[in-house]
Amino acid sequence: MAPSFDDNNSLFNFVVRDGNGVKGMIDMGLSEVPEAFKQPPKERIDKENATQHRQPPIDLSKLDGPDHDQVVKELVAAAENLGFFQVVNHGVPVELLESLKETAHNFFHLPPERKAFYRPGASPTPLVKCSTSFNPDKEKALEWKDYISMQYTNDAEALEHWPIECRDVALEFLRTSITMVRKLLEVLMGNLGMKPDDPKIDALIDKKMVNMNYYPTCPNPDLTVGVGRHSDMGTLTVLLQDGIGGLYVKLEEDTDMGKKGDWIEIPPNDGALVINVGDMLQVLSNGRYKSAEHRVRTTSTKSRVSIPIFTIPKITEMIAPLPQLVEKDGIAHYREFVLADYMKNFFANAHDGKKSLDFAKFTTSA
Ligand SMILES: O=C(O)CCC(=O)C(=O)O
Ligand SMILES: [Fe+2]
Repeated sequence: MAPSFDDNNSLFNFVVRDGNGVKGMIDMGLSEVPEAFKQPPKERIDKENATQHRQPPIDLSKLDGPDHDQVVKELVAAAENLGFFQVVNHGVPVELLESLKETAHNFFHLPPERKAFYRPGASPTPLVKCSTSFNPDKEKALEWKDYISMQYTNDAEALEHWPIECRDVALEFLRTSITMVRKLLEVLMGNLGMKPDDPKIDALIDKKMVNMNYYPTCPNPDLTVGVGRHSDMGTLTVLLQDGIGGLYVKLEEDTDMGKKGDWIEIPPNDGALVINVGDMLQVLSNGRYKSAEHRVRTTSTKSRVSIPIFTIPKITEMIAPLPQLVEKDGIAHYREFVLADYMKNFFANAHDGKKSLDFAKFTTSA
């Protein structure tokens, strides 16, 4: 029986619990966004007044040539200022990027039962989860997004457990991207005083996850968000976005300096990858590198896909600002914590901008 989309409970069960997702709901025919997806006015995205990020992509091949120092400067400046940048000549084959986007579309066009096979609580493996929105049980308004998340432990387990429909391209994307992430971290951590062969750099990207996000077309894009305001919790994120656009990053707010914290769009750039700093890198760098707040809009005309790779330290790792930075700065801006505790807090709450970082702050006693 078709679910009644007027009844919030049966809608929630159909979309979230039964694993039909937003795509399943749209495929039932829908001319208006259900209440459960309507964002409060302050969370809606003003597309008309958004400006675009004009910085050209950084050419990573130049890291190996005479312009090395200049490229290092650009990477460090991007991580310190916006926390988001784009890269080209990154070592991930451009044809692979095309197959990834196609694979993501194909995956979300599979019959609903195939995706529901991996729904939370039913998936045959803890490595794979296919779901919708970020934290449906905690959100005031659901996000207009379905996704699959594939955790990486090793090649053999990925080959055994990741869905056959997207396993090979996702693994190849991970393999080629990680080489680039390692290089980026050598630059960024090198700037903080770490040696390129320091095993601590590998420990920062011990845990890896490939996601595929699918944002179906939306009858009222002005009322919804694809992803709400958040920062990524890990070290660095590599993001492949398609040509649709709609990824917005918040400029840092500084009321003393008269900076308003406007949102700018990261424009799609053929062949480029988007890189962003996560919460862990902000903590380790004692606040030098910025884990930027970002969000995604929906559109009424075309569905959008994006494919992020999240890199995260080992979950047993103690995370704290690097001692040499604390000494230099005369203050630690964050406390020490175990990553597993940070993650638990991050995934237990709805997206709420950079609130996740409060977990790492010292609590001030009255
Ligand atoms: O779809 C995008 O462009 C960004 C997605 C995102 O921010 C995330 O998955 O954390
Ligand atoms: Fe994100």
